[in-house]
Amino acid sequence: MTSVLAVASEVIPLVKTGGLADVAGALPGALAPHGVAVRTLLPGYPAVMAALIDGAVVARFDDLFGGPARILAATARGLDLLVLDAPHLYARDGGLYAGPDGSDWADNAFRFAALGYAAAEIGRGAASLPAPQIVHLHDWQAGLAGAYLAYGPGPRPKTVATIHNMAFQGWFPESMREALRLPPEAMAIEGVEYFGGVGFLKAALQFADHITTVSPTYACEILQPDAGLGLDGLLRARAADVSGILNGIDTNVWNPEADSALPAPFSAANLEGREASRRALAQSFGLDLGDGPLFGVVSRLSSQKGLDLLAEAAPTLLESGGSLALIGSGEAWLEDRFRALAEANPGRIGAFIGYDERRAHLLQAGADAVLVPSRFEPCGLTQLCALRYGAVPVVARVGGLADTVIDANPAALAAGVATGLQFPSGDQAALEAALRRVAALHAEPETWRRIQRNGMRSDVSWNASAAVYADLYRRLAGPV
Ligand SMILES: Nc1ncnc2c1ncn2[C@@H]1O[C@H](COP(=O)(O)OP(=O)(O)O[C@H]2O[C@H](CO)[C@@H](O)[C@H](O)[C@H]2O)[C@@H](O)[C@H]1O
Repeated sequence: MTSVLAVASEVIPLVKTGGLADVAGALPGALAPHGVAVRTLLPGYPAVMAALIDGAVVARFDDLFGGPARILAATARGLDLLVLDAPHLYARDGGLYAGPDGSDWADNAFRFAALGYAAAEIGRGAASLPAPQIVHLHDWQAGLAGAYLAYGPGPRPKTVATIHNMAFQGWFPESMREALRLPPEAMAIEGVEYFGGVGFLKAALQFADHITTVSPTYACEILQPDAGLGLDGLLRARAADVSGILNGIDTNVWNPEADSALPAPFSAANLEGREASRRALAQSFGLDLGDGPLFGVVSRLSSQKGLDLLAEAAPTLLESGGSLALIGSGEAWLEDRFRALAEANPGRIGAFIGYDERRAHLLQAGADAVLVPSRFEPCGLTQLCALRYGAVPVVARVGGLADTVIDANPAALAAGVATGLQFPSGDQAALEAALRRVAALHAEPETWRRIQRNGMRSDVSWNASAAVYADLYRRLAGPV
């Protein structure tokens, strides 16, 4: 068995704001059959503390950035957890990263430095647990662990850093360096220094033995300034240690043959059952079903996701006979935009502002096509759910979207391998052309069904990628 400590700031089914939680929650189970035992360290937010079944104290800190703390080894919802119980940092109402007013918690640097500090202590064997062979850091929130391991006493486990989204980097002013328990020499280009301050993601990428991101195409994109967002230089220097490993989805949770959120089961071999979901979806969004395609969107509403382009392209969607059901929440101006579109187009556009897991399942099962017009997308999970549920993904050709959907171009159609549609990202005219292509393909039932079936038969599970992570861990851990 290879032993891994995963460090993440959100993990399903306990706490989630986005795709990071899906991945951190699903990977341990997917890795187990590959001989990898994962324990996951996460902050003791109120929702996490409330879910703990048992809890043995494996480490105590008299003062962890402003108050006492302990690490509890526990199980919850089938996960093997290490929970950082630090009430002064986590026991509060509000979001994981922001307070009730929507602005970031003022002490986020300490909240996540503490997570990294605890990870480093466990990593070097200072807790009453066997030290893991590998410490796997997810995103900036875990990043400072790399620095604490590098500057602290040995022994040092091997480390992997995974980038789920380069847009969130965790930057804090240099004046915090000492309070963050980083030595003066850390403020150097080969340390944690980043644009004159302390960079948490920078620290992860600087010190990790290996860097992964969540698709091969995004792994290339982040070597360039547009997607690298300031860290591309470091990544280019470390390019030999950077790889892309695609995310998967939990195919037991996402299984159209046994999903209690759907009115009837269906499969690639029996697509007829899908019609009941299509009708139920239209009904719940107040949409009139015509002959045109029923488009769906399930997304955080942020500029990353390119949904402002979709709002602009709404007239084209409607002119080509389509209708739209959207589930999303996020930036207020985008929420308002889709609310207004729904009000102006009753029966044709419906918007549910918020998030509801069962509703998302019904949308994937009932939509003809699911739109993902992202400006950048490290991997993307919604298009994988769409493939599995026979909703044809219509995606921007970036990051993991480019790696997981086969565009219905003439060559792919002739070879019978198309699974969706792609279009150039960040371009409203290209999105509009894609909407028209969808309408044309949807009008050819046989071609459309072929695309749906191909998608449903593509492997979107964790199987292949879990094997790649397991090989990476074993290579880093070396012979036992
Ligand atoms: N309004 C809402 N509220 C709460 N949840 C919502 C929501 N709308 C959608 N979701 C859910 O959040 C997840 C979204 O995952 P994605 O991978 O598509 O994007 P995200 O940008 O969050 O993740 C980042 O990390 C993941 C994981 O590596 C990468 O796939 C991705 O490209 C990267 O941007 C899905 O489980 C989806 O159902």
